[in-house]
Formats: sequence, C-alpha cells, structure tokens
Amino acid sequence: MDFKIIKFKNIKFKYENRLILNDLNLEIKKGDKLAIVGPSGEGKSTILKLLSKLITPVSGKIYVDNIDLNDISDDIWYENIGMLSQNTHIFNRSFIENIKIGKRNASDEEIKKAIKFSGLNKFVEKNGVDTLLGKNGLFLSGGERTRVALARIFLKNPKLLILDEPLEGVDKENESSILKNIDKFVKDKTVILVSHRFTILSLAKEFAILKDGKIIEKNKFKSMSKNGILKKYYQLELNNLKEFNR
Ligand SMILES: Nc1ncnc2c1ncn2[C@@H]1O[C@H](COP(=O)(O)OP(=O)(O)OP(=O)(O)O)[C@@H](O)[C@H]1O
Repeated sequence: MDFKIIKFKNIKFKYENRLILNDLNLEIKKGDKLAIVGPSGEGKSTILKLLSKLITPVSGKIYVDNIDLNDISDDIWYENIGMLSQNTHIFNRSFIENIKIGKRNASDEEIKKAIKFSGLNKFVEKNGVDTLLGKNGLFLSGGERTRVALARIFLKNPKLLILDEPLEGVDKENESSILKNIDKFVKDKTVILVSHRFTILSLAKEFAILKDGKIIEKNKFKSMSKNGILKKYYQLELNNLKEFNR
C-alpha cells in the first residue's frame, strides 16, 4: 500500500441520532503531518476512528489511493497502519511478547532500539523483558502502556500513523525525549493526529480545523487566519503557561 492520497468524501456520521460529521471533506497526501484541531466533543477522534475502520460512515466514503476503504480487508489495513490511542490492547503475556506484536521476527537489535525509542529502558532494567503485563495490562501504568504501544509501532514501521492523544499518561520528563524520537521516526511517513497538548501538536506541519462537522480551514500554522480557532487556542495555552510559571 502506497498511501499516495487519502480522501474523505462527503462523510456523514451519527452517534445514535446525533449528527457528528456533516459532509466532511479532507485530503491527506503522502508524507503529510496533519493535526485535526477544534473544540472538545466536535468529532476529531471520530475522524480517526473512521480511518481506523473502527466505525463506518452513515454516508460518504473514504478512499485510499482511490480504493474505497470498505473494500480493503481489515487484515490488510491493520498490517499497513500504526495506531496509537488510549485503547491500545495489552495482552496478558510477557513484555517482550507484547512488543513483538509489532514484528514477530524482530531481531534482538531491533527490540533494543524499540525499547530505547519508547523510553522503556528503566522499566526493562527494573522488571526484565519476561515480566508478565497482566490482564489488559493491569500491571502497567498509563504511561507504560502508551510506551509499549509506541515500541510496537516502532517495530512495525508503518507508512501511515494514526495518533489519538498519543502520549496520554506519559510524564513531562519522558515526553520531550519521546517526542523527539517520534519526530525523527515519522520523517518519511504520513501522520494524522489529534491532541490537546501543544507539545504534541508540534509534530504537525499542517492543521485542519473541525467545526460543525466540517473541516473549515486547512493550512500551515503561519498561514492560519489571525482570529481563527487555532491561533486562539495557542494564545490560551501560552497564557496558561505564563500563569503556571508565575
Ligand atoms: N460511542 C459513542 N456513543 C455515543 N456518542 C459518542 C460515542 N463516542 C463519542 N461520542 C460523542 O461524539 C462526539 C464526538 O466525539 P469525539 O471523541 O470524536 O470528539 P473529539 O473532538 O475528539 O473530542 P475531545 O476533543 O473532547 O477528545 C462527542 O460529543 C461524544 O460525546
């Protein structure tokens, strides 16, 4: 799969009777790093869920290189994409088995790199790679769960990454080094992401604003309208930081 172009065409989506996306159109080209931003509850994660094939539109279609996403089997789709969200499934197996889900035949060297990439060195030093992670990752903290998911993605090395609050639970201390790693890792990849954290939004090169179920603006930060939602958010965040550092 090339992922030359992904097109959302006239997408409508409803949860029960509530219309969430209303004739949404969006194009993502190979190598784009796009963040979807907009008010809380507007439907940003819903867009990522549609692209992840977890839900299907009421009408409209998603095309990947002009193929209807509905016609791409789940097996093929999940082999080709990497997803990072709060819903990562952790199996009641060892740590190493859990990260090798990304690549079953990964070499020791690749595993070492994946552990470093995702900031799991300390965890491994303390617990060893054979430690059991418990039913649905019961023995992991939120941040460790996220980092296990990251290690899997690093091993899988997919061309398309779908990131929904990708560093949820990861503390500030680890956040900046992991972000730097992700930034390098995604250089040649297509990324579509949703986050409330401005540090994470820095991974994006372009922003799409979702409002009233539609993308109302899509552009680089610099070119975004001065009174647009993104710049308002950014200003709010800066003010919050100033308050915090006072
Ligand atoms: N499974 C569900 N059943 C019913 N309603 C849902 C479901 N999941 C989400 N919703 C609703 O759909 C709307 C869009 O949700 P979504 O998670 O896509 O928003 P979002 O823009 O990502 O929000 P946030 O920025 O707060 O994470 C919200 O109002 C939410 O309450």
